[in-house]
Amino acid sequence: MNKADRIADVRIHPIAFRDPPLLNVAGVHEPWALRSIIEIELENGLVGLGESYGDLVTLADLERVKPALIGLSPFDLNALTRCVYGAVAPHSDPAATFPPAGDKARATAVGAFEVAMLDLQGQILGQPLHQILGGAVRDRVSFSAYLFYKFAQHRDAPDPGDDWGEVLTPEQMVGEARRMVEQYGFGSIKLKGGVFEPERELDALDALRAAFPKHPLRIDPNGGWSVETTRRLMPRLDGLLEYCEDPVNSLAEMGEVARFATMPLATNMCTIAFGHIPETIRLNAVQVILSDHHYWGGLRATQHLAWIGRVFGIGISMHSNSHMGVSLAAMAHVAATIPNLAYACDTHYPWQTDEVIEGGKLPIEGGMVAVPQGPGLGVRLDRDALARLRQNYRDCGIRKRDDATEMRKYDPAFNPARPRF
Ligand SMILES: O=C([O-])[C@@H](O)[C@@H](O)[C@H](O)[C@@H](O)C(=O)[O-]
Ligand SMILES: [Mg+2]
Repeated sequence: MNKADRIADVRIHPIAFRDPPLLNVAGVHEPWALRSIIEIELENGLVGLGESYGDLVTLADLERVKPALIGLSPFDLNALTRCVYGAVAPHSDPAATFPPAGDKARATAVGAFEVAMLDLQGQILGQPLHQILGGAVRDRVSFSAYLFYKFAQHRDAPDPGDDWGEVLTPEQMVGEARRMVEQYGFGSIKLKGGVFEPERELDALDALRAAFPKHPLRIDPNGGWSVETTRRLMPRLDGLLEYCEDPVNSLAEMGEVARFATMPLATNMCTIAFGHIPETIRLNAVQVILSDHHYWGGLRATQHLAWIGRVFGIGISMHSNSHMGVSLAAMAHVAATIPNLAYACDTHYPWQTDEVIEGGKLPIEGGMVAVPQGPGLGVRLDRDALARLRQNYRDCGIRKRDDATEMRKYDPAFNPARPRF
């Protein structure tokens, strides 16, 4: 590999983009969601892209790794791992058994830079990223309609509001779902729960079932229910859900629920690192893991997770936070390569009105994203949009997501402690 193909510069851009007042167990989304856009530039001018979290801790970790990346080949992903292990939680051994406590900071940093390096590999070889990952088993990836309860507008003026309006009742939720399904063609539905008394949320699920008799349904209270509440709800949930996502808040409790649940249990909260897998298996606590390359350690780690799923008979789905098109492209590429991805992936994308990639938002049609076919990720940065979203970050004052504090603007007594119900 000649010098021209070595890493010459790494840029980490914190950005902020508008986010609607979506409700969850922790409170309500603030008016701005944070992310970071990562650029890795080679001596020859090629630029690879990544996207990660935008909180101060992640930004500091990524900045710490950055100097060590200069001079690396974008093909040397083991060197990337060494650099991350050297800079984030130093003294840890990249060959050691994954810690049972998890290793989110390191995995997040690897994931952020790995995508950009894989993007560069694809560009150098003139191949789409999914080919670099071993080839696609599908050319379109299914996503689910991700439904949220929501306020009509943010509490703080000036807020223009959004065009989804208030969604607090079963009827309003069916309206939100209809719009999602009509606009994007989604073939399955996920309801973000943990907001209201569970029976009220189950009324919404019943209304969704009546309106969409064939759509697989999920509910995700983000650990907002106790084991006993989940037991009480089980007869109503029976036959209604393709999976129940994080009804309770710990692996041990998921293990308890799994003993009486009549549907698979899924998680993006309890099993979130390779080091959590032995205990997950021991407790038989989870039947579906929601992968997420942002915190599992990148696209190859996501493939490894799916492989482990095949070993233990655990299903694989995909988790999402508020994100931009760089993440969606990466999710689509890796999802295209996973044979046992049997569920539609989550995405917050329909809730985002801003975009940072050229050409605006990637289309979702028939509930699916077509896997980009250009070299690498197949998406490029819109520099004007990037400048605008960077300016949003400077101006918005948010440095760490805090849904609970935002909620206290509406309900001063709000307490996000779990279980809430
Ligand atoms: O954006 C939200 O409110 C979600 O609740 C998000 O924070 C979760 O990480 C996620 O979507 C989930 O599936 O748990
Ligand atoms: Mg979840």
